[in-house]
Amino acid sequence: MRTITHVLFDMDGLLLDTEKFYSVVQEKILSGYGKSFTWSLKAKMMGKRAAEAAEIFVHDSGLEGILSPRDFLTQREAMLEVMFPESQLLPGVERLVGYFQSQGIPMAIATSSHKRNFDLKTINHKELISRMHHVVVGDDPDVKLGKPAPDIFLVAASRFPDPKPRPENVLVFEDAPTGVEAAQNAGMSVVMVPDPNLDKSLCDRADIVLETLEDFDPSTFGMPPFIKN
Ligand SMILES: O=P(O)(O)OC[C@@H](O)CO
Ligand SMILES: [Mg+2]
Repeated sequence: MRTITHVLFDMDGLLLDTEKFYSVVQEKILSGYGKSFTWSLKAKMMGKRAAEAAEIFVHDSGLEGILSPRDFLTQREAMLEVMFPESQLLPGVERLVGYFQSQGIPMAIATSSHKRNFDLKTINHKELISRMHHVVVGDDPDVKLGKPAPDIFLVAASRFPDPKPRPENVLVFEDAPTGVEAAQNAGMSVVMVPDPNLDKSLCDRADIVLETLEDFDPSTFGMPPFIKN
């Protein structure tokens, strides 16, 4: 069994309940063209950086030549920026972050979200962010390729203080197939907490798949149990 010495958290859909904002807004934009937003399209977009997600949205919705990826993002951001400050923590986040902190396991966030949106989403979650050693955002200059490339997780692992973790000693928590793939490409272990609407065939690569972070059992990775409070 691999010894876990460091933890990396994805953010949207894993720490914060923000994927629903993306869905509502993308549904609204598509309805303007008489089209509907599907979970199969959502599954391809989630976890990706904005520019890549926009290309997929326009292409798969058959809107090429009608709606440019840039105009899509302009419309999407305008609607999302008022929603993001309302972001709520997902169930189990506080307990899990508190547990890793009590175990002296350093944590960081690795999110495809750009810095501007990260700041909007976390404006009311300063305490959570303060428990992270660092945050790597999607527009970080050192992140050359977005998820499913391993870049963002490798960059996040490299920013911990010495002794830096080897990938096999890092545990990643993710909600998206793209993110799970990125973690595995980085050589890291990964726990997936998928949205229940996600096609189950897209949730079979992770080391562990949970319905909620509340179901995480530290002993799965050789760590002490949660203290019963
Ligand atoms: O899940 P993260 O990497 O935080 O980014 C999500 C964002 O790309 C929207 O799906
Ligand atoms: Mg996510």
